[in-house]
Amino acid sequence: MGTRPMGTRGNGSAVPPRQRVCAVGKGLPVPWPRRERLEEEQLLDGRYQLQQLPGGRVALPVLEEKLSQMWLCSQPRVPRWLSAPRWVRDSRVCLPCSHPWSCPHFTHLERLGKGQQGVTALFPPLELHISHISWHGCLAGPALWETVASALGARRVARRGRVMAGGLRSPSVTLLLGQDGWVEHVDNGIRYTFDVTKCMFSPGNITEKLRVASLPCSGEVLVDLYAGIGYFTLPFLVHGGAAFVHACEWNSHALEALHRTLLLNRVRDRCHIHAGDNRQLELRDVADRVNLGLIPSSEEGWPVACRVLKKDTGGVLHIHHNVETPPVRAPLLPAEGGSPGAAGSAGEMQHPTEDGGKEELRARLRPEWQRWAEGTAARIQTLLAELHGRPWHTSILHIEAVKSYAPHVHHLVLDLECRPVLPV
Ligand SMILES: C[S@@+](CC[C@H](N)C(=O)[O-])C[C@H]1O[C@@H](n2cnc3c(N)ncnc32)[C@H](O)[C@@H]1O
Repeated sequence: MGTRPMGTRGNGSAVPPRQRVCAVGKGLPVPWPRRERLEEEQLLDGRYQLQQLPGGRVALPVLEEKLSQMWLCSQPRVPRWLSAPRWVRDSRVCLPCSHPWSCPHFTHLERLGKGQQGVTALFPPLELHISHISWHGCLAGPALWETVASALGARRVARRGRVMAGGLRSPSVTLLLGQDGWVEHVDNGIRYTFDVTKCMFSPGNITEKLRVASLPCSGEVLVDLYAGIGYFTLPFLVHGGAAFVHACEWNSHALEALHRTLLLNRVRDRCHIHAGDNRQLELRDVADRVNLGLIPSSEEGWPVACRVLKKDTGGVLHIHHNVETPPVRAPLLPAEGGSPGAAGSAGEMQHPTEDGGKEELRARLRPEWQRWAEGTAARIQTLLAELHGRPWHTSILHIEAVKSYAPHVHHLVLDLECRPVLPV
């Protein structure tokens, strides 16, 4: 092979259009499937020659009738980069992009955790391409996923879609190999268990989970209005030392995961799960702290949060919200203290400590965030005053930037202290 002019058969005639191109890779020798292996197993179609393709790639012709044998890929035939993944931070794997077989569609996959069936590999939403092999559909099926799983040391394989729009925040994950999607994920010493095909997990919220875990809520009663699988309920109970949490959730799959996660971490006895729409919650006058972890907005939960706060002493609300922030053109506010006057009547701004780079700090001081926080503080103050028929005071304790979404949308958390104004 390789000596005849490109695009011709051995007898010099043109390559027929139905030629099966089996393996395509950059440069020679082709690492996978190895040309020698294809020859050894007589899979190559000797009537055609190897072809150079645009981008320095090479195509190997295989016999159409032998294509099904490609199902039998055993470990040695799996590309080297696939069998030796490099796990990097946040339990994500980055396959070496410089490798000739790297594929932009297959640069990241998640190792989600161990379930009863071992490690689960979760692929990104994009279609999986292995080394640009042109499969013609012949490899799609259990054999492919078994090969991928064995190369990655996983027992199950799933493909992740986008979180579906709607209040349930359902993921669209398809299990490609394995019996069920239940996994266990350990994060900051907390064991979360959930079904990846039914519940979403937000690794992007890790900074907020860590912050919540360090909040001084020892002995407090908390209400988590959007508990999900317990992303915040668990840190409050396990690390924050909360005395009791009322966790609200309406998604039956998340409820099951939350129940199991509480049991796993031995804190089930300190949590009451309220199944259903939190806007119908009967609970009143119990909370020292309320978590409103819903984006893009938790505004529908504000009246509920006001009702559950202790009416005589008040407490703190953690209000999540996505705020649109135009791109920064010029330096905005001084790094220290921001604009003290901007806090307004609803409360005083206390800027977060600098734990990121300069860029991040600048981003943390956006006036739009301050305006949103002030508007929210004023609104909650009014809601509380109307509810209890007497004045309340709200003050902005902190604004946390959790993460940003392109273009220019930031997920913020406002820590808002709410206290009844005591008669003098
Ligand atoms: C974004 S998830 C929460 C996840 C977690 N707080 C976080 O930020 O990682 C929001 C959860 O709130 C639940 N939810 C939304 N609206 C609700 C409502 N009105 N009553 C009860 N649960 C609700 C959804 O089912 C979902 O599990």
